[in-house]
Amino acid sequence: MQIAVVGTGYVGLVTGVCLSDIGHHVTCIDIDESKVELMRDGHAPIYEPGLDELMKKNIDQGRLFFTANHREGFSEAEVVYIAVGTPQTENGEADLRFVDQVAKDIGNNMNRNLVVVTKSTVPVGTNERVKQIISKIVKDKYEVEVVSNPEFLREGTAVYDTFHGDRIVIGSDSERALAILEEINRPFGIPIFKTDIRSAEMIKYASNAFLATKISFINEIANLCEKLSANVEDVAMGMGMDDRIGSKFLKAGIGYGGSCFPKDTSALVQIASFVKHDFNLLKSVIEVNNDQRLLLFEKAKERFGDLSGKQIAMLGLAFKPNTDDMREAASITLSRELVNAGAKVVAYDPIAINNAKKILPNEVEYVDSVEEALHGADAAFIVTEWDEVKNTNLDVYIKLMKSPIIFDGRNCFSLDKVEEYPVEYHSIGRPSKY
Ligand SMILES: NC(=O)c1ccc[n+]([C@@H]2O[C@H](COP(=O)([O-])OP(=O)(O)OC[C@H]3O[C@@H](n4cnc5c(N)ncnc54)[C@H](O)[C@@H]3O)[C@@H](O)[C@H]2O)c1
Ligand SMILES: O=c1ccn([C@@H]2O[C@H](COP(=O)(O)OP(=O)(O)O[C@H]3O[C@H](CO)[C@@H](O)[C@H](O)[C@H]3O)[C@@H](O)[C@H]2O)c(=O)[nH]1
Repeated sequence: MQIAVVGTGYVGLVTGVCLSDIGHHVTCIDIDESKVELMRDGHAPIYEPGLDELMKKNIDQGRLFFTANHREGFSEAEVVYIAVGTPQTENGEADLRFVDQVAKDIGNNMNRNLVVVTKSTVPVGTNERVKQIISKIVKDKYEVEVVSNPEFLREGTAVYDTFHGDRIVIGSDSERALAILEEINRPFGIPIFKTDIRSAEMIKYASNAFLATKISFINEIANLCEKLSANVEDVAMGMGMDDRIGSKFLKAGIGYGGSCFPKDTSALVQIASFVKHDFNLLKSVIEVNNDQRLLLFEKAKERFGDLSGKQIAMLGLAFKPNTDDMREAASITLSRELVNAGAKVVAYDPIAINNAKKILPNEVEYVDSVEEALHGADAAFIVTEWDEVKNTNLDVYIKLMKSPIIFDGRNCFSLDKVEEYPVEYHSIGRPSKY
């Protein structure tokens, strides 16, 4: 199949590369010419394990192309995927300006009948809006069929997830378009769930909102565990053994971040409000998460009283390991609070420092290793559970820090291990050790 993918971020690029890998002829289009240049040379502009190798392979085999020119990108396409961003507006809605622009780009540059597939996460009704925008431009000249095909990949495992997803959701009112999408995706060997457009659009928001709810729920349980001297890890384990609950997404921590859960939960609250539905449950999920992100700071403030002049080692900056994505990372809130309180933040992340520099306060100092960050620190904040953070022995903290006081936002160390070392250790939902 001849496919064009518009937008080459985490979703568009991974989708385009993987579709080419299963044999399709794919042209990826992005308005950012510097990204297009990089990609033509076989380099992904984002960090995503396994992506560069797969890109090079499919470029070399003549199935994968890149352009900044929509007309050129659509010239052979039978199917066009929309994979541009849908960020959050000031009032929490999904900002559809990039999707609208792509619909116009399609209408103005298409040269045949098209199936248009929306991969971007969009509010219910958006696929219909995309069809209207395109049809208004092309009138009766070409036929456009739309399919909602929400994406469920996770950053850091995006390539793996594309080949091993639990399901592929496709929603359309056109049987023909659904059959084409089934045909395109068959080589992935993943179960395909077909539904109507609006339900497909809702499945994406409902899935993210449910996962976010699981996280906020376990974080509330963790906060209770601390007050009641229970251990949230054992609680989550015991809960998760019930198949109806499931063990996944019950890891207590410093809240969910990233480019999706925060914006999609907030967008769903707005979507509900437009039909006069007060989504109280989800509002609480968001509120719990906002508080949770501050937890390490609150714990440190309680421990030290005054944080002014304290040197804090911040270990990990990305919103989760194996990504360079800083969108809605807990490190943003934490470093702002620490800097405002007069603390000195010395930060380390294996991949995300370049992106972090654009977002974190100017006062934050960046170093090249866990060890350098720990050197002379009054306390360490474990913010992202990178392997190299988890694998740094507690001896190293004792040797390098001014005082080995650890605030672990990701429960990287077992309490048994911590008992073996003369460190002060505060984690999430587990008893502190002094
Ligand atoms: N990031 C994820 O893990 C993830 C997972 C599932 C779904 N989603 C959803 O997928 C969508 C894309 O997310 P992302 O993180 O990949 O976005 P992103 O911001 O990383 O990338 C978007 C890309 O689109 C390009 N672009 C914008 N307007 C364009 C236009 N008119 N023509 C061509 N290119 C254009 C931008 O230059 C950018 O490279 C969002 O709706 C998001 O909610 C994201
Ligand atoms: O038990 C858990 C699981 C996750 N998190 C946090 O939740 C956030 C999101 O993690 P994850 O879901 O692994 O990453 P994303 O790449 O944001 O992926 C989510 O968001 C994507 C965009 O919509 C969806 O496609 C994916 O299915 C969905 O998992 C991160 O801050 C994690 O630290 C926890 O705190 N506890």
